[in-house]
Amino acid sequence: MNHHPTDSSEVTSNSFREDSQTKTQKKRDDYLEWKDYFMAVAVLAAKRSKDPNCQVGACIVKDLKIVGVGYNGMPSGCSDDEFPWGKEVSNPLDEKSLYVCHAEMNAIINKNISDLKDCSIYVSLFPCNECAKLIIQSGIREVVYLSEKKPYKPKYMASRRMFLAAGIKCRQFIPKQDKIEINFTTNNNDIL
Ligand SMILES: Nc1nc(=O)n([C@H]2C[C@H](O)[C@@H](COP(=O)(O)O)O2)cc1CO
Ligand SMILES: [Zn+2]
Repeated sequence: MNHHPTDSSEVTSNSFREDSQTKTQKKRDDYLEWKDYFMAVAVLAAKRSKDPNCQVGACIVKDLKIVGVGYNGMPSGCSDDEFPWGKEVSNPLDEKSLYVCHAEMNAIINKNISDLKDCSIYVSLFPCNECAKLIIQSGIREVVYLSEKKPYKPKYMASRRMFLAAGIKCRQFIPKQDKIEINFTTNNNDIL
């Protein structure tokens, strides 16, 4: 068969060869870095929350491994269709705050190792004073948060005061990437 040098099949196979060589020589440099990954897991977990006003996620990490994840929700057995999601409602028994388990609490309870000594917790929202107590008592040594609401509120000031006294490192997270896209319909080019 008379192959012309610009034959499209030849061009394709050459470029494929070059492509695969390049891939074996150099690693990707646009990969998700660890800290963005851990915070992204917290943000993804928050998407499971049924709270109509505020969805929070938490991800606990030890030696670069995820050891617990949680989001804010009703306790097990307390149906999130029956328990109230209201705030400042006329019946005080219908306040969600009486019932909701915070993301941090759920991540701590869901831990898959025996103790959380020296772990970090990545949270999408700065912890309240009740979660700060749990964090401190569980042995977690570092809190990394994405955002905070009303830092002047006594519950958040109390958290900071306890973290400081207990020697817990606490810092706001600045992601390397502002946005991470998950597209379930995209094909993985490497399969081709
Ligand atoms: N760090 C946090 N972890 C959490 O899981 N939460 C939860 C408790 C509620 O379900 C919701 C706050 O609702 P709202 O009071 O902003 O309508 O977020 C809240 C905070 C902030 O204190
Ligand atoms: Zn809390």
